[in-house]
Formats: sequence, C-alpha cells, structure tokens
Amino acid sequence: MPFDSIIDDLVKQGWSLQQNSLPESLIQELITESYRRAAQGLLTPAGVGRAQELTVRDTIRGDSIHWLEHGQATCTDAYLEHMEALRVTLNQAFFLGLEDFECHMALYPPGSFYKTHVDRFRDDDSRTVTAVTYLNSNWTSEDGGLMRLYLSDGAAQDIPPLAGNLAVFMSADRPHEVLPTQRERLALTGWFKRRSCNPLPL
Ligand SMILES: O=C(O)CCC(=O)C(=O)O
Ligand SMILES: [Fe+2]
Repeated sequence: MPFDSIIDDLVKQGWSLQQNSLPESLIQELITESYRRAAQGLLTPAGVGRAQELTVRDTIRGDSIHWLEHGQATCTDAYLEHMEALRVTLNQAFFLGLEDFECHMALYPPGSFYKTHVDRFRDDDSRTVTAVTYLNSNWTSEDGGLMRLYLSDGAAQDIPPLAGNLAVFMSADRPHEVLPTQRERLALTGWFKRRSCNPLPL
C-alpha cells in the first residue's frame, strides 16, 4: 500500500487517489460481504446532519448505509486494520492527533446522488480526514456516479468509483458531491477523527 504517495499528495494538493489500494481478493470479499448485508436488510437510508438534527432527505443524498464495527467479518476487520495503519501514518506525517476511524458501507441505488457538502459537521469538528474505498467492478463512464471534488483553485477533480480506488482528502475544506449514478454503487466511506473541540452536550 503506497501510503507514502498519499502523504505526498495531501501535502501538495490536499487530496489523493490511489488505484488498486487493496489486494484483489480482499476487494472481492468486501463486495460479497456488502451485498450480503444489503440482502439481509441491514442497510438503512442515510441521514443528513448529526445526533438530534439527523434527518433523512433523499433530495440531498439517496444512499443506504451500515456501520462497520470490529468483529463483524474477517474482511471488514482486515479493512479496519488497513485503515488503522493509515491513521498511524497520517499522525506521524502531520501530527493530526487522529484517535479514531468511523466507517460505513454505502449503497447508492440507480438514480441516486449526494449533493455538494463538506464532511465536517457544523457542531462537531472531529472529522479530519476522509477516506473512501470503492467497490464497483468494471465501472465505465456511462455508469455515472463520479465523486467530484472541488479544489481550492476552483477546478474540480472527478474520481470514478472503480473497485480498489481509494480517495483521501481533508474533511473540513474539500466540498464534494456524488453525481447521479446509473448503476448500483458501493463504497466504504470513512473518517479519521480527532478529539472534538466543541462537542454538544448530548
Ligand atoms: O461515495 C462517495 O464517493 C462519497 C460519499 C460522501 O461524500 C459521504 O458519504 O460523505
Ligand atoms: Fe462526503
């Protein structure tokens, strides 16, 4: 796993795309496991916002999600371990004080999208680095579903959700969106978190 080039990319441009970021066998297991959970009815429509403010708005986002926890399956544990190694590397490179990684699988049905947003909540600044691994074999340009990152110079960068692609970017300052997908679109979406500076009393 070329973590070095992720670090270099983040320094230079604030985002990184790694292709073939995981062994092919692990990708296949994650795909199978995700569709198994979907078939079991474990995925639920994603919300917008946080805690008491969380609401489901399919005019903003149309995916259904299921959170990854340690001990659910060998392949998801392997993925979380892999992200743990990235967390340690990010801390060594940037002194970010990342303490945690939260991650869900997200399934976008045909026709769905996620409008432009930033990943850091208004009332909780703990999400610091976003890492998304895509799980869609043979993705073509007709399938749509690109992740469009809006860069600081006003340009945009499109990332295809092709299996093995890993997108990493700073959560606070990188607006992005998921363009409408023509095909079912699967991703593991995660956030490295530091301790929140102004948590709301819950
Ligand atoms: O699936 C993607 O490409 C990105 C999803 C996303 O932006 C999010 O869940 O916050
Ligand atoms: Fe996002």
